[in-house]
Amino acid sequence: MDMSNRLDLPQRAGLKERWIIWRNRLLTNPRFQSWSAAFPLTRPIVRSRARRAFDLVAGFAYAQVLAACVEGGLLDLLAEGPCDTLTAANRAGLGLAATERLLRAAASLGIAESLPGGRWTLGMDGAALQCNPGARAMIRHHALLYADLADPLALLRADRKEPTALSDFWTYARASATGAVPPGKQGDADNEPAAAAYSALMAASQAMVSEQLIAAYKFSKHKAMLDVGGGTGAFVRAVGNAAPALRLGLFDLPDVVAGAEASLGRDALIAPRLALHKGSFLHDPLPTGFDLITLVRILHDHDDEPALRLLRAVRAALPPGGTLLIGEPMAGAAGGGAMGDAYFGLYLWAMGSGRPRRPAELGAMLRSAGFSSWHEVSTHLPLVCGAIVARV
Ligand SMILES: CC(C)=CCC/C(C)=C/CC/C(C)=C/C=C/C(C)=C/C=C/C=C(C)/C=C/C=C(C)/C=C/C=C(C)/C=C/CC(C)(C)O
Ligand SMILES: C[S@@+](CC[C@H](N)C(=O)[O-])C[C@H]1O[C@@H](n2cnc3c(N)ncnc32)[C@H](O)[C@@H]1O
Repeated sequence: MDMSNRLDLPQRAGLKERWIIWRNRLLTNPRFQSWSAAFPLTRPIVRSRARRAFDLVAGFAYAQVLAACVEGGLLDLLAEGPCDTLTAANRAGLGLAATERLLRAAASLGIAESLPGGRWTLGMDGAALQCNPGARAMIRHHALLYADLADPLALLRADRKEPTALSDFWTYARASATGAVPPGKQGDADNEPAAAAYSALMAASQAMVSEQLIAAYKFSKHKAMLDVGGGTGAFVRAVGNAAPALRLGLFDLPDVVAGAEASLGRDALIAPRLALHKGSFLHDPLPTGFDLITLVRILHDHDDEPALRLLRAVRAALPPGGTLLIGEPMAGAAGGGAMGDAYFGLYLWAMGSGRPRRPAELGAMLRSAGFSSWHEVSTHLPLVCGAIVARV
Protein backbone atom coordinates (compact mmCIF):
# COMPACT_ATOMS: atom_id res chain seq x y z
CA MET A 1 0.00 0.00 0.00
CA ASP A 2 1.33 3.46 -0.86
CA MET A 3 1.25 5.42 2.42
CA SER A 4 2.65 8.64 0.96
CA ASN A 5 -0.70 10.17 -0.03
CA ARG A 6 -2.40 9.26 3.25
CA LEU A 7 0.46 10.82 5.20
CA ASP A 8 0.12 14.12 3.29
CA LEU A 9 -1.22 16.81 5.61
CA PRO A 10 -4.96 17.10 4.95
CA GLN A 11 -6.21 20.65 4.40
CA ARG A 12 -8.82 20.60 7.18
CA ALA A 13 -6.96 18.53 9.81
CA GLY A 14 -6.87 19.97 13.36
CA LEU A 15 -3.61 20.91 15.06
CA LYS A 16 -3.30 17.57 16.92
CA GLU A 17 -3.92 15.51 13.78
CA ARG A 18 -1.42 17.59 11.78
CA TRP A 19 1.20 17.08 14.51
CA ILE A 20 0.60 13.29 14.60
CA ILE A 21 0.82 12.99 10.79
CA TRP A 22 4.01 15.07 10.71
CA ARG A 23 5.50 13.07 13.63
CA ASN A 24 4.72 9.70 12.00
CA ARG A 25 6.16 10.86 8.68
CA LEU A 26 9.39 11.63 10.53
CA LEU A 27 9.38 8.38 12.57
CA THR A 28 8.86 6.18 9.51
CA ASN A 29 11.75 7.83 7.68
CA PRO A 30 14.78 5.47 7.80
CA ARG A 31 17.17 8.45 7.49
CA PHE A 32 15.63 10.04 10.59
CA GLN A 33 15.93 6.72 12.46
CA SER A 34 19.64 6.39 11.62
CA TRP A 35 20.33 10.03 12.40
CA SER A 36 18.54 10.01 15.77
CA ALA A 37 20.24 6.77 16.84
CA ALA A 38 23.63 8.31 16.08
CA PHE A 39 22.99 11.77 17.58
CA PRO A 40 24.01 11.71 21.31
CA LEU A 41 21.02 13.78 22.54
CA THR A 42 18.34 11.64 20.84
CA ARG A 43 20.13 8.28 21.26
CA PRO A 44 18.67 7.52 24.76
CA ILE A 45 15.14 8.13 23.39
CA VAL A 46 15.81 5.83 20.42
CA ARG A 47 17.18 3.11 22.69
CA SER A 48 14.20 3.28 25.02
CA ARG A 49 11.66 3.30 22.15
CA ALA A 50 13.53 0.38 20.54
CA ARG A 51 13.35 -1.56 23.82
CA ARG A 52 9.59 -0.87 23.96
CA ALA A 53 9.18 -1.97 20.36
CA PHE A 54 11.18 -5.13 21.09
CA ASP A 55 8.96 -5.90 24.11
CA LEU A 56 5.91 -5.61 21.83
CA VAL A 57 7.50 -8.02 19.37
CA ALA A 58 8.70 -10.51 21.98
CA GLY A 59 5.88 -10.30 24.59
CA PHE A 60 4.64 -13.81 23.88
CA ALA A 61 8.10 -15.33 24.50
CA TYR A 62 8.39 -13.40 27.78
CA ALA A 63 4.95 -14.60 28.91
CA GLN A 64 5.93 -18.20 28.09
CA VAL A 65 9.11 -17.90 30.20
CA LEU A 66 6.89 -16.85 33.09
CA ALA A 67 4.43 -19.68 32.37
CA ALA A 68 7.28 -22.23 32.39
CA CYS A 69 8.55 -20.90 35.74
CA VAL A 70 5.09 -21.13 37.31
CA GLU A 71 4.12 -24.51 35.77
CA GLY A 72 7.57 -25.96 36.50
CA GLY A 73 7.30 -24.99 40.18
CA LEU A 74 10.35 -22.71 39.98
CA LEU A 75 8.61 -19.67 41.46
CA ASP A 76 7.55 -21.80 44.46
CA LEU A 77 11.05 -23.25 44.78
CA LEU A 78 12.80 -19.86 44.65
CA ALA A 79 10.34 -18.52 47.24
CA GLU A 80 11.56 -21.24 49.65
CA GLY A 81 15.06 -19.71 49.47
CA PRO A 82 18.12 -19.52 47.19
CA CYS A 83 18.99 -22.73 45.34
CA ASP A 84 21.41 -24.02 42.72
CA THR A 85 20.61 -24.97 39.12
CA LEU A 86 20.57 -28.72 39.85
CA THR A 87 17.88 -28.34 42.53
CA ALA A 88 15.85 -26.21 40.15
CA ALA A 89 16.29 -28.80 37.38
CA ASN A 90 15.02 -31.55 39.68
CA ARG A 91 11.96 -29.51 40.69
CA ALA A 92 11.04 -28.57 37.12
CA GLY A 93 11.80 -32.02 35.67
CA LEU A 94 14.15 -30.46 33.11
CA GLY A 95 17.73 -31.13 32.05
CA LEU A 96 20.51 -28.98 33.49
CA ALA A 97 21.14 -27.00 30.30
CA ALA A 98 17.42 -26.29 29.77
CA THR A 99 17.04 -25.16 33.38
CA GLU A 100 20.04 -22.85 33.06
CA ARG A 101 18.52 -21.40 29.86
CA LEU A 102 15.13 -20.89 31.55
CA LEU A 103 16.60 -19.33 34.71
CA ARG A 104 18.76 -16.94 32.71
CA ALA A 105 15.71 -15.92 30.70
CA ALA A 106 13.74 -15.49 33.94
CA ALA A 107 16.54 -13.38 35.44
CA SER A 108 16.61 -11.08 32.39
CA LEU A 109 12.87 -10.50 32.94
CA GLY A 110 13.09 -9.80 36.69
CA ILE A 111 11.36 -13.07 37.58
CA ALA A 112 14.53 -14.65 39.05
CA GLU A 113 17.86 -13.19 40.13
CA SER A 114 21.29 -14.80 40.08
CA LEU A 115 23.42 -14.91 43.24
CA PRO A 116 27.16 -15.53 43.64
CA GLY A 117 28.14 -19.22 43.58
CA GLY A 118 25.75 -20.16 40.75
CA ARG A 119 22.67 -19.88 42.95
CA TRP A 120 19.29 -18.35 42.13
CA THR A 121 16.62 -16.48 44.05
CA LEU A 122 13.41 -14.58 43.25
CA GLY A 123 13.73 -11.36 41.27
CA MET A 124 11.64 -8.31 42.23
CA ASP A 125 8.80 -9.08 39.80
CA GLY A 126 8.98 -12.78 40.66
CA ALA A 127 8.56 -11.84 44.35
CA ALA A 128 5.50 -9.67 43.57
CA LEU A 129 3.91 -12.51 41.58
CA GLN A 130 4.80 -15.22 44.08
CA CYS A 131 2.77 -13.54 46.84
CA ASN A 132 -0.23 -13.16 44.48
CA PRO A 133 -1.93 -16.56 44.02
CA GLY A 134 -4.55 -14.91 41.80
CA ALA A 135 -1.98 -13.70 39.28
CA ARG A 136 -0.36 -17.17 39.31
CA ALA A 137 -3.74 -18.81 38.67
CA MET A 138 -4.22 -16.43 35.71
CA ILE A 139 -0.78 -17.29 34.31
CA ARG A 140 -1.82 -20.97 34.26
CA HIS A 141 -5.23 -20.13 32.82
CA HIS A 142 -3.61 -18.17 29.97
CA ALA A 143 -2.94 -21.44 28.12
CA LEU A 144 -6.59 -21.17 26.97
CA LEU A 145 -6.29 -17.51 25.99
CA TYR A 146 -3.11 -18.10 24.00
CA ALA A 147 -4.67 -21.08 22.23
CA ASP A 148 -7.47 -18.78 21.06
CA LEU A 149 -5.00 -16.03 20.11
CA ALA A 150 -2.69 -18.33 18.10
CA ASP A 151 -4.19 -16.88 14.91
CA PRO A 152 -5.48 -13.46 15.99
CA LEU A 153 -6.88 -12.42 12.61
CA ALA A 154 -8.78 -15.69 12.26
CA LEU A 155 -10.23 -15.08 15.72
CA LEU A 156 -11.23 -11.51 14.85
CA ARG A 157 -12.72 -12.58 11.50
CA ALA A 158 -14.71 -15.51 12.87
CA ASP A 159 -18.32 -15.16 13.97
CA ARG A 160 -18.13 -14.36 17.69
CA LYS A 161 -20.64 -17.15 18.34
CA GLU A 162 -18.10 -19.77 17.13
CA PRO A 163 -16.86 -21.87 20.07
CA THR A 164 -13.40 -21.00 21.46
CA ALA A 165 -11.35 -22.38 24.34
CA LEU A 166 -12.46 -19.42 26.47
CA SER A 167 -16.16 -19.62 25.52
CA ASP A 168 -16.08 -23.32 26.46
CA PHE A 169 -14.51 -22.40 29.80
CA TRP A 170 -16.95 -19.55 30.66
CA THR A 171 -20.10 -21.53 29.93
CA TYR A 172 -22.48 -18.59 30.51
CA ALA A 173 -20.75 -16.34 27.95
CA ARG A 174 -22.24 -17.74 24.72
CA ALA A 175 -25.70 -17.78 26.29
CA SER A 176 -25.36 -14.10 27.21
CA ALA A 177 -24.24 -13.17 23.69
CA THR A 178 -27.04 -15.13 22.00
CA GLY A 179 -29.82 -14.36 24.47
CA ALA A 180 -30.16 -18.04 25.50
CA VAL A 181 -30.82 -19.23 29.03
CA PRO A 182 -27.40 -19.91 30.63
CA PRO A 183 -26.44 -23.55 31.21
CA GLY A 184 -26.75 -24.33 34.87
CA LYS A 185 -29.86 -22.19 35.36
CA GLN A 186 -31.92 -25.36 35.55
CA GLY A 187 -29.21 -27.00 37.62
CA ASP A 188 -28.14 -29.26 34.67
CA ALA A 189 -25.62 -31.68 36.09
CA ASP A 190 -23.29 -31.56 33.07
CA ASN A 191 -22.56 -27.86 33.66
CA GLU A 192 -21.43 -28.41 37.25
CA PRO A 193 -17.76 -29.22 36.51
CA ALA A 194 -17.47 -26.17 34.23
CA ALA A 195 -19.08 -23.92 36.84
CA ALA A 196 -16.73 -25.35 39.47
CA ALA A 197 -13.68 -24.72 37.24
CA TYR A 198 -14.42 -21.06 36.46
CA SER A 199 -15.56 -20.45 40.05
CA ALA A 200 -12.23 -21.83 41.34
CA LEU A 201 -10.31 -19.42 39.06
CA MET A 202 -12.46 -16.53 40.25
CA ALA A 203 -12.07 -17.50 43.92
CA ALA A 204 -8.28 -17.75 43.50
CA SER A 205 -8.07 -14.27 41.98
CA GLN A 206 -10.75 -12.57 44.13
CA ALA A 207 -8.45 -11.51 47.01
CA MET A 208 -6.59 -8.94 44.90
CA VAL A 209 -9.95 -7.47 43.79
CA SER A 210 -11.63 -7.36 47.21
CA GLU A 211 -8.49 -5.76 48.68
CA GLN A 212 -8.87 -2.88 46.22
CA LEU A 213 -12.60 -2.42 46.80
CA ILE A 214 -12.47 -2.70 50.60
CA ALA A 215 -9.72 -0.05 50.69
CA ALA A 216 -11.69 2.23 48.36
CA TYR A 217 -15.26 1.98 49.70
CA LYS A 218 -16.84 2.08 53.19
CA PHE A 219 -19.12 -0.99 53.19
CA SER A 220 -19.97 -0.59 56.89
CA LYS A 221 -22.21 2.43 56.16
CA HIS A 222 -24.77 0.05 54.61
CA LYS A 223 -27.24 -2.30 56.31
CA ALA A 224 -27.34 -5.10 53.73
CA MET A 225 -25.27 -5.96 50.62
CA LEU A 226 -26.29 -8.25 47.75
CA ASP A 227 -23.36 -9.46 45.61
CA VAL A 228 -24.85 -10.22 42.19
CA GLY A 229 -22.83 -12.82 40.27
CA GLY A 230 -21.05 -13.44 43.57
CA GLY A 231 -19.53 -16.79 42.55
CA THR A 232 -18.65 -19.05 45.48
CA GLY A 233 -18.59 -16.13 47.89
CA ALA A 234 -14.97 -14.99 48.24
CA PHE A 235 -16.00 -11.32 47.89
CA VAL A 236 -18.95 -11.67 50.29
CA ARG A 237 -16.65 -13.32 52.85
CA ALA A 238 -13.98 -10.58 52.54
CA VAL A 239 -16.52 -7.74 52.88
CA GLY A 240 -18.38 -9.59 55.64
CA ASN A 241 -15.17 -9.84 57.63
CA ALA A 242 -14.40 -6.13 57.07
CA ALA A 243 -17.97 -5.04 57.99
CA PRO A 244 -19.14 -7.40 60.77
CA ALA A 245 -22.62 -5.83 61.13
CA LEU A 246 -23.51 -6.01 57.42
CA ARG A 247 -26.30 -8.40 56.36
CA LEU A 248 -25.17 -10.34 53.27
CA GLY A 249 -26.74 -11.80 50.15
CA LEU A 250 -25.32 -13.61 47.13
CA PHE A 251 -27.04 -14.20 43.78
CA ASP A 252 -25.67 -16.51 41.06
CA LEU A 253 -26.57 -19.42 38.81
CA PRO A 254 -27.76 -22.54 40.73
CA ASP A 255 -24.61 -24.59 39.98
CA VAL A 256 -22.44 -21.80 41.35
CA VAL A 257 -24.58 -21.11 44.41
CA ALA A 258 -24.17 -24.79 45.33
CA GLY A 259 -20.41 -24.05 45.55
CA ALA A 260 -21.08 -20.93 47.65
CA GLU A 261 -23.20 -23.01 50.01
CA ALA A 262 -20.35 -25.50 50.43
CA SER A 263 -17.78 -22.76 50.94
CA LEU A 264 -19.67 -20.33 53.22
CA GLY A 265 -22.21 -22.62 54.88
CA ARG A 266 -19.91 -23.53 57.74
CA ASP A 267 -18.29 -20.08 58.18
CA ALA A 268 -19.50 -19.09 61.66
CA LEU A 269 -18.87 -15.38 61.02
CA ILE A 270 -20.68 -15.26 57.67
CA ALA A 271 -23.32 -18.01 57.44
CA PRO A 272 -25.74 -16.64 60.12
CA ARG A 273 -26.16 -13.31 58.23
CA LEU A 274 -26.05 -14.68 54.66
CA ALA A 275 -28.92 -15.36 52.24
CA LEU A 276 -28.18 -17.31 49.05
CA HIS A 277 -30.30 -16.70 45.93
CA LYS A 278 -30.31 -18.85 42.78
CA GLY A 279 -31.31 -17.60 39.34
CA SER A 280 -30.24 -15.82 36.18
CA PHE A 281 -29.77 -12.08 36.48
CA LEU A 282 -30.69 -11.74 32.80
CA HIS A 283 -33.98 -13.62 33.18
CA ASP A 284 -35.16 -13.40 36.80
CA PRO A 285 -35.89 -10.41 39.05
CA LEU A 286 -33.23 -9.78 41.69
CA PRO A 287 -34.12 -10.14 45.38
CA THR A 288 -35.00 -6.94 47.26
CA GLY A 289 -34.24 -5.80 50.81
CA PHE A 290 -30.62 -4.74 50.21
CA ASP A 291 -29.48 -1.07 50.27
CA LEU A 292 -26.22 -1.96 48.45
CA ILE A 293 -25.84 -4.15 45.36
CA THR A 294 -22.40 -5.03 44.04
CA LEU A 295 -21.40 -6.14 40.53
CA VAL A 296 -17.81 -7.35 40.77
CA ARG A 297 -16.20 -8.45 37.48
CA ILE A 298 -19.68 -8.88 35.98
CA LEU A 299 -20.63 -6.12 33.54
CA HIS A 300 -17.56 -6.46 31.28
CA ASP A 301 -18.59 -10.08 30.58
CA HIS A 302 -21.71 -8.93 28.74
CA ASP A 303 -22.48 -7.09 25.51
CA ASP A 304 -24.25 -3.76 25.82
CA GLU A 305 -27.84 -5.04 25.55
CA PRO A 306 -27.63 -7.69 28.33
CA ALA A 307 -25.41 -5.41 30.44
CA LEU A 308 -28.07 -2.67 30.27
CA ARG A 309 -30.78 -5.23 31.09
CA LEU A 310 -28.79 -6.24 34.19
CA LEU A 311 -28.36 -2.60 35.29
CA ARG A 312 -32.13 -2.10 34.94
CA ALA A 313 -32.75 -5.22 37.07
CA VAL A 314 -30.36 -3.86 39.73
CA ARG A 315 -32.10 -0.46 39.62
CA ALA A 316 -35.48 -2.18 40.09
CA ALA A 317 -34.25 -4.20 43.10
CA LEU A 318 -32.76 -1.22 44.98
CA PRO A 319 -34.82 0.95 47.36
CA PRO A 320 -34.99 4.76 46.91
CA GLY A 321 -31.52 6.12 47.79
CA GLY A 322 -29.99 2.64 47.25
CA THR A 323 -26.45 2.20 45.97
CA LEU A 324 -24.80 0.14 43.24
CA LEU A 325 -21.05 -0.49 43.40
CA ILE A 326 -19.42 -1.66 40.16
CA GLY A 327 -15.93 -3.12 40.56
CA GLU A 328 -14.01 -4.33 37.53
CA PRO A 329 -10.95 -3.46 35.44
CA MET A 330 -11.87 -0.52 33.23
CA ALA A 331 -10.52 0.62 29.87
CA GLY A 332 -8.36 3.75 29.87
CA ALA A 333 -7.65 3.41 33.62
CA ALA A 334 -4.90 5.75 34.82
CA GLY A 335 -1.76 3.67 35.28
CA GLY A 336 -3.49 0.65 33.75
CA GLY A 337 -1.50 0.82 30.52
CA ALA A 338 -2.76 -1.60 27.88
CA MET A 339 -4.67 -3.74 30.41
CA GLY A 340 -8.13 -2.57 29.31
CA ASP A 341 -8.19 -2.22 25.56
CA ALA A 342 -5.41 -4.69 24.67
CA TYR A 343 -5.67 -7.45 27.31
CA PHE A 344 -9.36 -7.49 28.28
CA GLY A 345 -10.37 -6.27 24.83
CA LEU A 346 -8.95 -9.41 23.21
CA TYR A 347 -9.71 -11.68 26.17
CA LEU A 348 -13.43 -10.83 26.09
CA TRP A 349 -13.50 -10.99 22.29
CA ALA A 350 -12.10 -14.53 22.49
CA MET A 351 -14.65 -15.36 25.21
CA GLY A 352 -17.39 -14.37 22.74
CA SER A 353 -19.17 -11.88 24.99
CA GLY A 354 -18.59 -8.49 26.59
CA ARG A 355 -16.05 -5.69 26.35
CA PRO A 356 -13.97 -3.55 28.70
CA ARG A 357 -15.68 -0.18 29.21
CA ARG A 358 -14.43 3.28 30.09
CA PRO A 359 -15.96 4.85 33.25
CA ALA A 360 -17.81 7.39 31.08
CA GLU A 361 -19.36 4.56 29.02
CA LEU A 362 -20.53 2.84 32.21
CA GLY A 363 -21.85 6.20 33.43
CA ALA A 364 -23.95 6.65 30.28
CA MET A 365 -25.37 3.13 30.70
CA LEU A 366 -26.16 3.83 34.37
CA ARG A 367 -28.06 6.97 33.39
CA SER A 368 -30.07 5.12 30.78
CA ALA A 369 -30.84 2.37 33.32
CA GLY A 370 -32.43 5.04 35.52
CA PHE A 371 -29.72 5.79 38.11
CA SER A 372 -29.81 9.44 39.19
CA SER A 373 -26.07 9.91 39.73
CA TRP A 374 -22.75 8.11 39.48
CA HIS A 375 -19.11 8.80 40.23
CA GLU A 376 -15.79 7.03 39.92
CA VAL A 377 -14.03 5.96 43.11
CA SER A 378 -10.27 5.66 42.82
CA THR A 379 -8.60 2.42 43.82
CA HIS A 380 -4.93 1.87 44.71
CA LEU A 381 -4.36 -0.43 41.70
CA PRO A 382 -6.78 0.44 38.82
CA LEU A 383 -4.91 -2.20 36.82
CA VAL A 384 -6.52 -4.83 39.05
CA CYS A 385 -9.90 -3.19 39.62
CA GLY A 386 -11.59 0.16 39.10
CA ALA A 387 -14.76 1.26 40.91
CA ILE A 388 -17.94 3.22 40.21
CA VAL A 389 -20.66 4.11 42.70
CA ALA A 390 -24.18 4.87 41.41
CA ARG A 391 -27.26 6.03 43.31
CA VAL A 392 -30.92 5.37 42.59
C1 LIG B 1 12.41 -2.99 48.85
C2 LIG B 1 13.03 -2.21 47.76
C3 LIG B 1 14.37 -2.55 47.32
C4 LIG B 1 12.41 -1.22 47.10
C5 LIG B 1 11.11 -0.73 47.43
C6 LIG B 1 10.54 -0.07 46.22
C7 LIG B 1 9.13 -0.48 46.14
C8 LIG B 1 8.12 0.26 46.95
C9 LIG B 1 8.83 -1.48 45.30
C10 LIG B 1 7.43 -1.99 45.15
C11 LIG B 1 7.45 -3.51 44.97
C12 LIG B 1 6.04 -4.00 45.01
C13 LIG B 1 5.36 -4.05 46.32
C14 LIG B 1 5.46 -4.40 43.86
C15 LIG B 1 4.09 -4.78 43.77
C16 LIG B 1 3.64 -5.30 42.62
C17 LIG B 1 2.26 -5.69 42.42
C18 LIG B 1 1.21 -5.30 43.38
C19 LIG B 1 1.99 -6.42 41.30
C20 LIG B 1 0.67 -6.82 40.95
C21 LIG B 1 0.48 -7.55 39.84
C22 LIG B 1 -0.83 -7.94 39.44
C23 LIG B 1 -1.08 -8.69 38.31
C24 LIG B 1 0.03 -9.15 37.44
C25 LIG B 1 -2.42 -9.01 38.03
C26 LIG B 1 -2.82 -9.72 36.95
C27 LIG B 1 -4.21 -9.98 36.77
C28 LIG B 1 -4.77 -10.62 35.70
C29 LIG B 1 -3.95 -11.13 34.57
C30 LIG B 1 -6.19 -10.78 35.72
C31 LIG B 1 -6.90 -11.42 34.80
C32 LIG B 1 -8.32 -11.54 35.01
C33 LIG B 1 -9.17 -12.23 34.21
C34 LIG B 1 -8.74 -12.94 32.99
C35 LIG B 1 -10.57 -12.24 34.61
C36 LIG B 1 -11.50 -12.95 34.01
C37 LIG B 1 -12.93 -12.76 34.44
C38 LIG B 1 -13.86 -12.33 33.32
C39 LIG B 1 -14.28 -13.49 32.45
C40 LIG B 1 -13.24 -11.22 32.46
O1 LIG B 1 -15.01 -11.80 33.95
C1 LIG C 1 -16.37 -13.45 36.09
S1 LIG C 1 -17.29 -14.23 37.30
C2 LIG C 1 -17.12 -13.14 38.66
C3 LIG C 1 -17.38 -13.81 39.98
C4 LIG C 1 -17.17 -12.90 41.20
N1 LIG C 1 -18.03 -11.74 41.18
C5 LIG C 1 -15.73 -12.50 41.31
O1 LIG C 1 -15.40 -11.35 41.03
O2 LIG C 1 -14.92 -13.36 41.70
C6 LIG C 1 -18.94 -13.97 36.73
C7 LIG C 1 -20.00 -14.58 37.63
O3 LIG C 1 -21.29 -14.23 37.09
C8 LIG C 1 -22.12 -15.38 37.12
N2 LIG C 1 -23.13 -15.26 36.07
C9 LIG C 1 -22.93 -15.20 34.73
N3 LIG C 1 -24.09 -15.11 34.08
C10 LIG C 1 -25.05 -15.12 35.04
C11 LIG C 1 -26.48 -15.04 34.99
N4 LIG C 1 -27.13 -14.94 33.84
N5 LIG C 1 -27.14 -15.05 36.16
C12 LIG C 1 -26.48 -15.15 37.35
N6 LIG C 1 -25.14 -15.23 37.45
C13 LIG C 1 -24.44 -15.22 36.30
C14 LIG C 1 -21.17 -16.53 36.89
O4 LIG C 1 -21.73 -17.76 37.31
C15 LIG C 1 -19.96 -16.09 37.69
O5 LIG C 1 -20.03 -16.53 39.02
